[in-house]
Amino acid sequence: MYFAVISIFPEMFATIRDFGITGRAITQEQVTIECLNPRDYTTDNYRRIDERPYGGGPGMVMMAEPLSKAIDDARLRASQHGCRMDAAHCPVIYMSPQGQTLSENSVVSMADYDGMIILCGRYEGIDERLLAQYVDMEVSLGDYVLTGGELPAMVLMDSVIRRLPDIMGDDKSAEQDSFVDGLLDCPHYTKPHEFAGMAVPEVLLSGHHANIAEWRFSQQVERTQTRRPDLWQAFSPSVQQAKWLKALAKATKK
Ligand SMILES: CC(C)(C)c1cccc(C(=O)NCC2(NC(=O)c3cccc4nocc34)CCCC2)c1
Repeated sequence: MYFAVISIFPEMFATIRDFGITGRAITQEQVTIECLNPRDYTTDNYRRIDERPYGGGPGMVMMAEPLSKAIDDARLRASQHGCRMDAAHCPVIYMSPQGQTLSENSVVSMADYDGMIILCGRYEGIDERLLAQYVDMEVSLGDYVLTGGELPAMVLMDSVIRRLPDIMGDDKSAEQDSFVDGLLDCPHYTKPHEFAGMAVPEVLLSGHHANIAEWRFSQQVERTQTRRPDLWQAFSPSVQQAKWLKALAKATKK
């Protein structure tokens, strides 16, 4: 999958390029991440990419021209990487507080793209005419004020990359992810057997895989019901999970 990120701070993207599963996806050439700096597409001596806002007010606004040239170049590069250049296969995505909030469901569908061109805002934002001319979709990480769109862009890329086929390798944790079925995760334990006077729940040491799976599911249910009733409302159990839920309901009735 091909990612072009347009940002005035391209060095920030070393965070996903040089580490972990995302870094490995790049060395294994399953993913390409190219960072384009709008400053490289300016024509004036000051390499200006921002200006005072029309209508006055505080701060600066990112100018349309350098961004439009960077996006045109990104499109060319995406097509050279085999991307079909239309909104359904390689959208221009603006990370924006005005966007649709990112969810695992939207991440799953975005993993099917050939690629994506991701625009990161700074200052007060981007000239609206650039957005109108180029942006296919606006995506938001959530409702908090940030200094830029780069961290949201990295979260988007991280969440999409881990869902690409054969990225997670044989540990297949993508399938086992509780969140794939919309529940919070169960507690996890590893060595040593005792820590701070606390041992490990006996069932996890039993080697009884059916009991362990049921215990983990019961923990997911309990945590989701108490911490995220909204997720619990939306949860639809698999056949196996429905059986466990029945057994849990019976056990609590006693
Ligand atoms: C959400 C709410 C609190 C109501 C609000 C209202 C108005 C402005 C801002 C705000 O943060 N503006 C600053 C910028 N923010 C983001 O880029 C950004 C912020 C949050 C999630 C994101 N997901 O992607 C990009 C995101 C925009 C230009 C430079 C940074 C936030």
